[in-house]
Amino acid sequence: MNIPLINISSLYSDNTTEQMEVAKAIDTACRESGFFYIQGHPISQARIREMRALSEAFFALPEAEKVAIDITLSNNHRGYGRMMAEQLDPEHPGDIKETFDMALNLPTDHPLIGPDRPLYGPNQYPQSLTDFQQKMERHYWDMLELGKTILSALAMALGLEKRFFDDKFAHPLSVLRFIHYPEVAPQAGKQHIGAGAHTDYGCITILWQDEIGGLQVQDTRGEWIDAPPIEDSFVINIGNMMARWSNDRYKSTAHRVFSPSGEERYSMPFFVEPDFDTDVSCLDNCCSADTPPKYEPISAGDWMIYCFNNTYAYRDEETA
Ligand SMILES: O=C(O)CCC(=O)C(=O)O
Ligand SMILES: [Fe+2]
Repeated sequence: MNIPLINISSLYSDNTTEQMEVAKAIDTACRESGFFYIQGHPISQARIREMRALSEAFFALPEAEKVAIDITLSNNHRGYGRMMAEQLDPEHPGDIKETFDMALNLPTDHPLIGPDRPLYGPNQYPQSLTDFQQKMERHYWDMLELGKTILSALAMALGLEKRFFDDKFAHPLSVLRFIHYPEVAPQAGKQHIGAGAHTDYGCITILWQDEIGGLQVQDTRGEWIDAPPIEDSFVINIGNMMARWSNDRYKSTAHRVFSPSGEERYSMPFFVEPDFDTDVSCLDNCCSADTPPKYEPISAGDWMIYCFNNTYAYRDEETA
């Protein structure tokens, strides 16, 4: 399986022929492996260095400060996720990683917040890091713009209006996440699973990973293929919502983080997820009488809640 590297700079030009070429390359990658790398994006290396330093500073905080903003204290699934809090692969114990999640920061009295839309609400931020909120939120909006640009290429490839997905991001559920995989001494015969095998839940994921490596993608024969870090690039992959929208034209491919060396590693995914009430049902040009929709319509928010409930013990009513 090939994970292509695609230069997306033409998506920022006015040349529609060149835009279409990029859209076709992305379309092929999404149909074949569901994974590709991008270069030629507008996120600077200086910004990435800044965000990496912020992530390292966050995870280096005293445990007490991190657990003061534990995700289990949030009504809307934001904040610090302790080691083993998430279990992405039900066949394996909890993931050996700690996380920090932030998203659209709505005040508690915002009209969108309520029992029907439990993923909206305020973020939880650490108190002692100067400019943390401002840096996170600036990066959040820049990553969202990048996500919408990639979605515009998918829209073109699917024969939709170029900006088809844009109006689905007025109050996005998109999440910016820091991940820290601590150093783990390799043990003979034991698999060190940083992130268990899973598919992502949203439209697409835009992943920055540091130089250590360990991300693996499952090919159609079930073999695990390395997706090594490539300087100044992001790894993009299709999530479940886009697979549902496209009736599996685009593949939401299983992946995991498996680090044989057990070295410490940092990564930073941005999960591109639309507004809570977005209807995710098969797109007209992805189904026909011969190929009927494979999935029931569902709202983006209900789908996310279903996914989180399956992977976080604190959300699971039976075990909580
Ligand atoms: O850390 C990584 O490289 C991948 C993480 C991942 O797949 C996820 O958070 O969904
Ligand atoms: Fe993932």
